[in-house]
Amino acid sequence: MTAQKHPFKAEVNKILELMIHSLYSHKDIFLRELLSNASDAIDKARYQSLTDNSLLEGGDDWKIELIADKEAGTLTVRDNGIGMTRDEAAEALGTIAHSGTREFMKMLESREVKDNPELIGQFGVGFYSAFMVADQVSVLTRKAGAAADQALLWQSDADGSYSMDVADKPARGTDVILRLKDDAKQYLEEWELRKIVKQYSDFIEYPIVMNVSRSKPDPDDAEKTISETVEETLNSRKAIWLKDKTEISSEEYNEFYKHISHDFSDPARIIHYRAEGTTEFSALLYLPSKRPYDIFYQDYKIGPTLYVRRVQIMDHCEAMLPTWLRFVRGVVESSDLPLNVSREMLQDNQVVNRIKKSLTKKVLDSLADMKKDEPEAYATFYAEFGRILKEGIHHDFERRETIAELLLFESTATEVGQKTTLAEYIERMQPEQKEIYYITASDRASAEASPYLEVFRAKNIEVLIMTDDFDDIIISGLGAYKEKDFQSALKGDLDLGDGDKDEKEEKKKAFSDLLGLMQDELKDLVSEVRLSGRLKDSAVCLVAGEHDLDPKMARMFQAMGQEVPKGQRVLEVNPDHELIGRMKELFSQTPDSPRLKEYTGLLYDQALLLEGEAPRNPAAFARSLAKLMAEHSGI
Ligand SMILES: Nc1ncnc2c1ncn2[C@@H]1O[C@H](COP(=O)(O)OP(=O)(O)OP(=O)(O)O)[C@@H](O)[C@H]1O
Repeated sequence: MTAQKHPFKAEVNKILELMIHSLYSHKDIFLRELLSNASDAIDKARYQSLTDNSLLEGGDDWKIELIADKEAGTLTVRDNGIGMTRDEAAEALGTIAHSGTREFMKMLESREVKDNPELIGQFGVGFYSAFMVADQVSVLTRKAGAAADQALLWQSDADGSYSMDVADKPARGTDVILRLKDDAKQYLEEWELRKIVKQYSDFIEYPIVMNVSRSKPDPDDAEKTISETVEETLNSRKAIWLKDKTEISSEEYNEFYKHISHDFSDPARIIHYRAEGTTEFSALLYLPSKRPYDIFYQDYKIGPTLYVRRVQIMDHCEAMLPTWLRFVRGVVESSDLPLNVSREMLQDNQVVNRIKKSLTKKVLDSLADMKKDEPEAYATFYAEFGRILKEGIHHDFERRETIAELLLFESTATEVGQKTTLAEYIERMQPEQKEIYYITASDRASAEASPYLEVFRAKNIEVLIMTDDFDDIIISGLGAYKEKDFQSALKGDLDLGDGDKDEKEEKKKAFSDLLGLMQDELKDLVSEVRLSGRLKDSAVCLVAGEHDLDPKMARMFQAMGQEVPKGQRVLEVNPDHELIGRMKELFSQTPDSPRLKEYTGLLYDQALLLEGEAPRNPAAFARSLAKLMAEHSGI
């Protein structure tokens, strides 16, 4: 049978091009990627052979071989792992195996990637990095359990296509054969390979071996030496998470992080500990410094890699971390779990629950330390992951106070871009202030321009500015912090605990008839028209009921096509505004003046505008406004 040609998917061609041209200065990483794939393949074979011994075909001498053939100019990375079937190879080596392909393509076009090509690392493009150093890549692979003449030869010259053909391969596993480019011949040298393995792949669990020539004294002639070829293991193979902290340099920690996360940046924080007692395990966790592009995707993989007695059981054990800590990467090794543990078994497992509890606590402690000791680094971390961490308040009732301690917000008292904690806010509260005030908005500028903040500004009361889409749900769920209730500046009847009660009552009486008329006019649109305690410069605003959906959330649900109950809001009227005063006067002289109704409608539309919504009928609104302007222009 002749080899069949297949075109690469468009995104593969793009990535190849980018790889070859922009990641050039990082080309050593090709070896790390191939060794990491080889190690993953052995992990899989080893794990599957626990339940199906026949896969071993009599051999469990797990190893990865580097074969440098100077004459042929090729470097081969050989593993005796799980291998690939034809379909698997076509899928794995012909596409970008990622659900976020569209996102990925967008990112490829973006400036950020052009300036930082390392970013493409997080898309799992590992294998294609081989083309940085090779003008032809061949993959000879046989799936564990398949017959020796049912192997597959996959081959590509990076010319937009690859070929596949049936081949023979005596042993299970995969050979990745690189025909090195002229400027990559250094990868045939023992010292170069040794150096890269040491730097990037030292902790790989399986021996990475290479044949090296060594000279030794000639037994027949003491004056002479003879050369012999010996197989040497290049990596120390020590599982870094099992080592003592004092034996690990920060470079080693960081390299290992990059190995498991495919992130090119150093982590923001490292958590490494061994738990002893009822449940024994070792954990090495990392808090990344940059948010992966796909962290908000449904299929984002959560949880540390799980090892049981040095065998990798699964690369993401989601039962070990809550979803709101899904940014945490790392490894957990336990000897209290059985080797044949399945995902289902992990769901309600006591040992797993104890580990999860411990990991969660450690991460929260570490974040608290970071916030205290390195506030700037914490703020940077928070900008990337705060939104995710905050979900914990909603999901974890027990820990919500602890998580609340970690929240950061901008406020009307902070400089633009600077954030404050809830504890700091409380310290700055006015002596008579009882509640923590907050406003939700799409960004700080629109929060600051909001009429809802007028009275707070006038009274010098600080308001937290919340700009994440679900902040109102989170804060309503939290309810209070250090016994201080949260109060939205946008909702409910605001009582800032000041003003003369009698004076308020009097005003209420004085305006009650006008309010009655307005209420009548707007009866299908609002639940009430009342005097406002929050306005200073604006005439009116709309306010949600204490328990109603916050307007920002309501808009979000509407945008998602969901029904949002209407007519629940209250129109608040500023009795000190000149226009409202005039309307009151007009009412006392001509209570049935059509102007009053017309103005009420216009005021309602204005209130919608202030909230960021369109007036009910923009054309009619513009016409009325123009008419009024003409009447009062005095020209
Ligand atoms: N030596 C190998 N043995 C068996 N399968 C392999 C081997 N090398 C690659 N593969 C298959 O090819 C796929 C693609 O590999 P690639 O390095 O491009 O990405 P990945 O390893 O899936 O992602 P990441 O690099 O993010 O871990 C792998 O998921 C695996 O299924």
